Amino acid sequence: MDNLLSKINHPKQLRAFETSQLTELAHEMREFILDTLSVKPGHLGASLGVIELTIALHYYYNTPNDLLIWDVGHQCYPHKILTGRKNIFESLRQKNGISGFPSRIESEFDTFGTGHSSTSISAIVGMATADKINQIKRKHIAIIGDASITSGMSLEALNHLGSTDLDVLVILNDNDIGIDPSVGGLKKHFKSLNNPTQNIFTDFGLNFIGTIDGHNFTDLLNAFEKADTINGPKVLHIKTTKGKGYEQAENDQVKWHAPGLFNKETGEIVKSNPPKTYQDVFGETMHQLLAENKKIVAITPAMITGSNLAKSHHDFPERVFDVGIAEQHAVTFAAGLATQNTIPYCVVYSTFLQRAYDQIIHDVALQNLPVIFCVDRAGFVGTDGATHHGVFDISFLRDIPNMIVSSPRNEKDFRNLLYTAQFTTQPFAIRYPKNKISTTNSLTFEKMEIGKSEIIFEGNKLAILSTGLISARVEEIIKQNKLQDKIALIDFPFIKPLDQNRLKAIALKYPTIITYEDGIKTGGFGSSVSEFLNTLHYKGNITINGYPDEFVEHASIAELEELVGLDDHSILEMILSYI
Ligand SMILES: Cc1ncc(C[n+]2csc(CCOP(=O)(O)OP(=O)(O)O)c2C)c(N)n1
Ligand SMILES: CC(=O)[C@@H](O)[C@H](O)COP(=O)(O)O
Ligand SMILES: [Mg+2]
Repeated sequence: MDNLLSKINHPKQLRAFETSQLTELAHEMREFILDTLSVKPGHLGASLGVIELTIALHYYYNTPNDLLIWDVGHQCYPHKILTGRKNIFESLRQKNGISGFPSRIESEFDTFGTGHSSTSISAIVGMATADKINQIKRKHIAIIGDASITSGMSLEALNHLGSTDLDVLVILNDNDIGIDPSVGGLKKHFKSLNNPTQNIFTDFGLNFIGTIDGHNFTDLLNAFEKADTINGPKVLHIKTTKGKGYEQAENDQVKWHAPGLFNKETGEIVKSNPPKTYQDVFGETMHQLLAENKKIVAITPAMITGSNLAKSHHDFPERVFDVGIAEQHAVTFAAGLATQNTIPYCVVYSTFLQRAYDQIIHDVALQNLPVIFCVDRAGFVGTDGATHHGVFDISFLRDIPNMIVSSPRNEKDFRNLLYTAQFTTQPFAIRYPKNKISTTNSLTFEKMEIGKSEIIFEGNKLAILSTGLISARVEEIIKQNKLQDKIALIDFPFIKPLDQNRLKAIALKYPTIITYEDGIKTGGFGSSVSEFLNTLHYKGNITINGYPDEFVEHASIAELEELVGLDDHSILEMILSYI
């Protein structure tokens, strides 16, 4: 390969190029990303949209001495390619490969790990402040999208930044879309930034440059030069197109945010025939509940498509709200709704719910408000990796007074939990994974008894207690190996309240108890079982199985389960070792 891209293993080689060569380099980069992502799926649209910006940044600034932070980080592929990771780029998001997000352990060019949005401005303000204290002179740049900058954290950071004299450049990469179409009042304001006499950024006390074409090298390099002449913090507003340079991605930006496998030549996304997932059941059931009960509302912080709420949003626009990347607001908004005779279903990925922890405690649980939390992507999510795995929610939710915590093992229970939750008088969390669901073809709804476990098998040697999808898997393993006589399997759709009566009976009967959960095992379901057994002075063996007390990297969900001993084979081996 004798092209421009092949000559770059470090940005200093890029800096030796003529400016006139950058357009050709951008073209090669686009082809390279498309070639790779068509077979190694990842976040395509955002990365295609920042190719010119990334080249211009590394061309103009003296990275890694000058510090760049990519907000969310899903657009960092051109950055990785220019900073020494081109030759391992095809390992993107795979087991033992490079991460899909910036990662401090991966490269000195990745100055700050991201994955969750809207952290970049706070972090760059921190770095610039430290440099001031340490008397280090260099440039500090945060690149943030139009959806991410509207989040509370970004606005808090801009407010702080505006009161400083720090040499920070915030680049607002405005492509007028998040994963789904952008929402909210600022969207309109960003359009009027074209003619900036006074705007939100100058109101914050920041200098403003823009608006410029973020695909035009001359404009970008001139803007960086201009930024250098301005002392103190500044914002540069650039307009870009998500999916730039690949027609299909430009035309359907939602689908091409992260399209999966595709045929680069024809632009066709590879269609598989996937089994029914928890997300399918959630989308259908939520739609049915919204149709049946006019008091029900659904809220998502910027994940309409991912949460499978698009049809509900379309059909019930007055009761399905996309509030933007605003998890904290989503939860307290739901709390407000719950005080006034509506029934809010607050639909948030487990990993992003972490950001709203105080709101769950202070605004919902403390006032015992009946907010229903639909906690999607609970458990390993696979190739997004450590930033996105939903591993903590059992531990952090079951700690909270008044909170019901549930996790369905199959379609019937999932539908019934979603149905039952509308009658709750207290906060009610339903956690479910990014995974196929054990189908039951149940069409009717039945109210579930809160806190009741279900005996699946009544074998006599040992008892397995488990919750969520993993119960269905253990059920299959037991059936396939004809172990029903030896093993008792009890499913706990409710992690809290725990079925204590059942636990008392199990403690009396079984000398060995094993628990399974798809969450971190410290403080989770198994811990809660163990805490209760302790109060009974249980003298038998108890083994808790779940995720280890460490951050787990990216790989497929199946590979990760194997890594932590939760694949079918390891589960079977563990069971057999006890009988
Ligand atoms: C706290 C948090 N909430 C939600 C997400 C999911 N998410 C990832 S990218 C994205 C949209 C980002 O839009 P924008 O900032 O405009 O960047 P673009 O994709 O357009 O480049 C969302 C909602 C996230 N990563 N972090
Ligand atoms: C970058 C980001 O946070 C999202 O794009 C996330 O990767 C979505 O995950 P799903 O693909 O599971 O919806
Ligand atoms: Mg955007």
